[in-house]
Amino acid sequence: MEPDKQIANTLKIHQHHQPPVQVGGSPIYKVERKLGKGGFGQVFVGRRVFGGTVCISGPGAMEVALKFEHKNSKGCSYGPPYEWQVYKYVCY
Ligand SMILES: Nc1ncnc2c1ncn2[C@@H]1O[C@H](COP(=O)(O)OP(=O)(O)OP(=O)(O)O)[C@@H](O)[C@H]1O
Repeated sequence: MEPDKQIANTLKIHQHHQPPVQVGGSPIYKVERKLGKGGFGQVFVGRRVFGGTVCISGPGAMEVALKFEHKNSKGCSYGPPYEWQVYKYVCY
């Protein structure tokens, strides 16, 4: 099965049991509705479980876009993506 389909199926099956996600020291996010699909993976709304500020963009945002990439995707050739750390520095 294509990695994208695997991710979509896994998330559908576990829609109500999807554990919160956290990447590389990021805040913890609950996975909500699907926003779209890109070259590397699928994008979902992520809502902060703790803290965050309404109407703020960047690391303090309550709502973010979460991109799920399959571990075998091109973007993961050198280990897990570290976009969170990149955005964290770019946004300050
Ligand atoms: N912040 C966001 N808000 C709303 N929708 C988003 C957001 N980020 C992504 N999306 C949706 O998810 C889709 C895929 O986004 P993504 O960034 O993966 O696209 P991409 O340019 O193909 O990137 P890549 O090739 O790096 O995977 C977008 O076309 C859009 O519909």
